[in-house]
Amino acid sequence: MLVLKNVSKSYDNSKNAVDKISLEIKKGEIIGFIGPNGAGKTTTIKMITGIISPTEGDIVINGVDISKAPIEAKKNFTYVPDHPSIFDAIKGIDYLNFIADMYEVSIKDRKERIERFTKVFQIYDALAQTINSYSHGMRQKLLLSGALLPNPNLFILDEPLVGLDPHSAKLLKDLMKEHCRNGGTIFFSSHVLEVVENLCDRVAIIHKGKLIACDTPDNIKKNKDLTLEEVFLEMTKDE
Ligand SMILES: Nc1ncnc2c1ncn2[C@@H]1O[C@H](COP(=O)(O)OP(=O)(O)OP(=O)(O)O)[C@@H](O)[C@H]1O
Repeated sequence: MLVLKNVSKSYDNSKNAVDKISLEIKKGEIIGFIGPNGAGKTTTIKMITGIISPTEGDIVINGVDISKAPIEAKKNFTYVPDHPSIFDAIKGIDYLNFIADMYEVSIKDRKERIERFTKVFQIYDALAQTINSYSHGMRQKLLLSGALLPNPNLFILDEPLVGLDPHSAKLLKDLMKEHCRNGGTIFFSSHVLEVVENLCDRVAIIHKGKLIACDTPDNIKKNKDLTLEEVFLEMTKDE
């Protein structure tokens, strides 16, 4: 579903913020992407989503190279960024209908899915209001509802749990599991290692721009009686 081949990004033409990352994610997998601050998570996600271009390497989404056929590739995924910045002079419902139009979601499906996700996230009653009246959490839930709405093949989230209350975080985790059970694929970054350990089929660890592990949580822990957090801290500590 998602293939990265030797992907690097340099912002200053001297050092690589992301350094020759290769990764293959299969349909139905949920992958957690973890790493210390500044490791290169957001840079990688921005390259996958086509917001920035790699300095070198290829990114292929559902068989489509995003640099060669960006629109075709982008039809396969939705993305929730780490900051819920959103054009906010429009109403919540107009934003969701815009997303549904972009992804060609039928009128019947969009009605059902908008109702379902916004009721789950308890923003349904606010949809007729303009987004600039929404709290930070409400904006994030609107973005999440919009990203789930097209039922994407690949769902990409950058730090999705930041700013969500525990109740909403649980709802999101349940929706993520459901999405993968139904054949969807998820790639998300997080600093909440307990969630990553419990939710993910595999965990990819990035450190100083390099991918230092990509395996099941048990294999990364080498089946020792340690938490993912303990192993992660050991693997990424600065000598
Ligand atoms: N627009 C930019 N211009 C120059 N350098 C950048 C830019 N964006 C990121 N960087 C640098 O690239 C490196 C990777 O940053 P990135 O934001 O991808 O890390 P991250 O793993 O997402 O970090 P965090 O956990 O803090 O969000 C860092 O050294 C950062 O300072």
